Amino acid sequence: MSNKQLEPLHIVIDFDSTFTKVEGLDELANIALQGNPKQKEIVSKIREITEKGMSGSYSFADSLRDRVALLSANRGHVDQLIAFLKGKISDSFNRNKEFIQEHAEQILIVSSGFKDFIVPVVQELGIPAENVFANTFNYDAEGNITGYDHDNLLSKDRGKVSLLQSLQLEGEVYVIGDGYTDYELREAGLANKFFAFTENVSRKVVVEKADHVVPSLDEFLYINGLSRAQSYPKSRIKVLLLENVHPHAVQAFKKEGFQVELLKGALDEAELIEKIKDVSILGLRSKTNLTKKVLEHPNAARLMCVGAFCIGTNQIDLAECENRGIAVFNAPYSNTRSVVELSIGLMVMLTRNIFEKSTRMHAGVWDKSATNSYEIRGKKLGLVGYGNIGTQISVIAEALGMEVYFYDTVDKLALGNAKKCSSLKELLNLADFVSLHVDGRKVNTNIIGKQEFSWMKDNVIFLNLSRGHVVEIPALVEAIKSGKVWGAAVDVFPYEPKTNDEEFINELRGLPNVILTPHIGGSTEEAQANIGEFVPAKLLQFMNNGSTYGSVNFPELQLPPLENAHRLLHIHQNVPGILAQINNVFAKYHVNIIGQYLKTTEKTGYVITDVAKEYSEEIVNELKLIDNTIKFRMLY
Ligand SMILES: NC(=O)c1ccc[n+]([C@@H]2O[C@H](COP(=O)([O-])OP(=O)(O)OC[C@H]3O[C@@H](n4cnc5c(N)ncnc54)[C@H](O)[C@@H]3O)[C@@H](O)[C@H]2O)c1
Ligand SMILES: O=C(O)[C@H](O)COP(=O)(O)O
Repeated sequence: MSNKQLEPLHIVIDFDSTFTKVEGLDELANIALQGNPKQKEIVSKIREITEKGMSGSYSFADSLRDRVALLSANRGHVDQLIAFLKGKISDSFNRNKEFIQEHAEQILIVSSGFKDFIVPVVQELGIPAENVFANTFNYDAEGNITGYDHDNLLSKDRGKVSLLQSLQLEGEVYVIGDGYTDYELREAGLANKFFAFTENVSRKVVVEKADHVVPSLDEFLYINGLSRAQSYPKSRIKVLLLENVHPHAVQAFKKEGFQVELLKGALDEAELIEKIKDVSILGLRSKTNLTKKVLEHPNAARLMCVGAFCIGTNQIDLAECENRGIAVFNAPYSNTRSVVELSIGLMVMLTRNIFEKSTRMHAGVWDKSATNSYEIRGKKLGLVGYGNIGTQISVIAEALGMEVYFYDTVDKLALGNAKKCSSLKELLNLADFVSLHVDGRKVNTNIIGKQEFSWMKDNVIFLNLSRGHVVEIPALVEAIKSGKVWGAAVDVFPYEPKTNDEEFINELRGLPNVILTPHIGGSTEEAQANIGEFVPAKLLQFMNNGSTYGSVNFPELQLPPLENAHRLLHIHQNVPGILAQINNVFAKYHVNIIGQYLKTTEKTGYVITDVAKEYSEEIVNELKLIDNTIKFRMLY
């Protein structure tokens, strides 16, 4: 794909907080003052002066003089700083190393920092020393920094302006920086455009003056049609995370440069329609319903993938997502263990009537008695649903001495000595404990109702940690009141409050020997941290590489990394002839195909083609125009 030529363009780039993520002088002080009891105080003083200088509220020359006076650094500290800064090059600069190396001659680093540490750092990305314009330290014979060269233009107020005037650059000049002194080049008429770089810091006074605000170098390259590492800047891609997903998830997306918004609670349909505008990646948990109405709303047009930060995906209209080329991922195992532990714990609590005993103790009642308290050992556990959770409970319950029976609609291998039942009725007839672990599909609505309770043994202990709609609540209430169910633990409800501020209203409230928990089966620090890593990894793989491995609604493809090629991803309705049409386009334009992958479901086809980087833009338009195309995107 052709890119705008850079020929008449000079790109002037600031160093501190732009080329690198940090301010060099602040970090030098940090290193030099290690072990000094006043380290914190002096470093924060230096940072304060840096900030004042950068935002234009303090004379730059004075700020430099004050900071260097506070430093107490030597050559050894500068060497340590260089090593540190090499690891602090801004992510988008590292990402676009190829561009920087290729155009190094046209890139000038203009900084009020010091060549002593800037040159070795920018050389990492191929920028030659002679393209670095910055101050230089003076050292004494022992290598201690004693000051700096006061004749250097860059040590003075409006130093960058004087320096650029002296360079007399020909052609267009674009300045990228985070500070007011960078903007001054534009103000002085020495630059055609000023790009406020906000990847590391964003200063209102600088941003307000900019021709463009660029949250990354990718954005600068994109705006100017230059070759870059990302086909579309991630800073333009919105991620909306709901229901207080773990901070790991937020970090994972931020680290990649996406725009991330995190909301604490769930959203109802109308709120989601509002918030989903321009969102490409959506993360939710069990309480936000992603319905057809939301998906077909124009606000959802940009949605590319959805992460269920939980096991269940019944809250998402998976079929409609597939129709629209939206891949959905979940975390099928990350909280399994947490649910298993809670289920076992609840069984023990219920057979010993602990909840009521504890409540009465808090009211001052001492009721020491063995009446109606039992061990779980030797009792029959009936598991409805023998999937990931059911099977783990089976193993642990056996280890505790229970006799395990299960019923599953799918033929499942019994673990240990567990016994398979051929009908739900058979299971319910024999179990002392009934625990539900079925999935939350609509077909499982009210699978436990009046009749099913009548099949259960008297004094049964009943647990539901699967999904609320699986049990008919009035039937459960009646079974508890009649004494059929002697104890119950319920973690999931047909309607659950959207946030912790909403009251929980349910007929189960106030019943004896009933433990109610607010859908926390999977809510442990461990599980949430696991999910916070697992689901973003899946979503990022899809976004960065096109892989759909682990998707719950999409043709599953695990793709090789993209190397020295462009990847064209075509999602279409699975009708005959699409692959042929795609390849006809490639043949027509003599495109060299490096790799091609295809996977279909009954409804959807997913074709990925890796091609050599040079091709005409018309190909993209033709691929998009093929009939039955659902979505098309490209990755570099
Ligand atoms: N309370 C929580 O916080 C929490 C946490 C995690 C999972 N869950 C829920 O727990 C449930 C089980 O999770 P999992 O990971 O074990 O799921 P899974 O898909 O691995 O297992 C579900 C099993 O139920 C079986 N099944 C489905 N319908 C059935 C029916 N009508 N009768 C008998 N068997 C049936 C399936 O064949 C499957 O083997 C899901 O509903 C999930 O959403 C709740
Ligand atoms: O499906 C799940 O994993 C559980 O129901 C947990 O859902 P949550 O993340 O909303 O707590």
